[in-house]
Amino acid sequence: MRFLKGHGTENDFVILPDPDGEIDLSAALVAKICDRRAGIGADGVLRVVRTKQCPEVIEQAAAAEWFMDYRNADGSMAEMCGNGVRVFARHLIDAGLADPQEFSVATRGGVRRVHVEPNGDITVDMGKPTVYGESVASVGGHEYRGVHVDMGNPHLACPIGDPVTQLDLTHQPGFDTGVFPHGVNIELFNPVGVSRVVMRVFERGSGETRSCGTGTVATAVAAAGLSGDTTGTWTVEVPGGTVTVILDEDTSYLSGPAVLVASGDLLLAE
Ligand SMILES: N[C@@H](CCC[C@H](N)C(=O)O)C(=O)O
Repeated sequence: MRFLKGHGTENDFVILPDPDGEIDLSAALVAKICDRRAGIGADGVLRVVRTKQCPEVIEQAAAAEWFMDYRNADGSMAEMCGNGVRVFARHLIDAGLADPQEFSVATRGGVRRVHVEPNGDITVDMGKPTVYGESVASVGGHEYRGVHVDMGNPHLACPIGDPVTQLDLTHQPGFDTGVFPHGVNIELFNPVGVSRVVMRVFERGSGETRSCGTGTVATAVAAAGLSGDTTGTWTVEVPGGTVTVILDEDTSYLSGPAVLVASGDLLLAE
């Protein structure tokens, strides 16, 4: 099986080209691929399949030729992956499978429009975030109140007084399973200036990652909300780099680098 490896601000993915939908991608195989010692190592897998080959998203086929079948490192499926869409787009462009400037990608969370910036960064229209109420995450014996934001996938974005750099995110933070019955991605952030935050994330199904695109948008929404805003341009610093989030009245955009670093043949089997 052919694979590529890429990342967006060090949120890293193994890409599996599967245009005709022939790969039976089990959770066990995904977990093996993502294993950082016994596999290739990644935060997730992006299977690249023609939308018309996928019954679960076939209604998006007229709008988007390619479906991003995203899986977390533990093999679970997720609705959306903001950095994943950007890396997926980079692969399609480099492989000559999509317009080099602008096109749409099908995801379980709906169609996402991508375009390439003059400096090569890739921007995704992430859709309008849905903001629910507040909830609480617990990390290292501390409780942090945050905002429940749906980006197609669930997030709890928490502003905290302690420096995020000092948090121990080696274990699953606590959260309210009544509010998040299917799990949640938990962002912890420090506002550090005008429209700028430093963020860390513990992702559902992958653990702490060095960036999370949907999480950076959820964080921008929560940070904007602290001053009563719903729009604006935010710089989000994550351990793997920096991305830009734009919130406007109707939608949100995520922009940043997306690079491919390797390709080869996968010898692993289930
Ligand atoms: N890293 C991603 C989000 C991946 C999915 C997430 N772990 C979930 O289960 O919802 C991003 O860049 O958005």
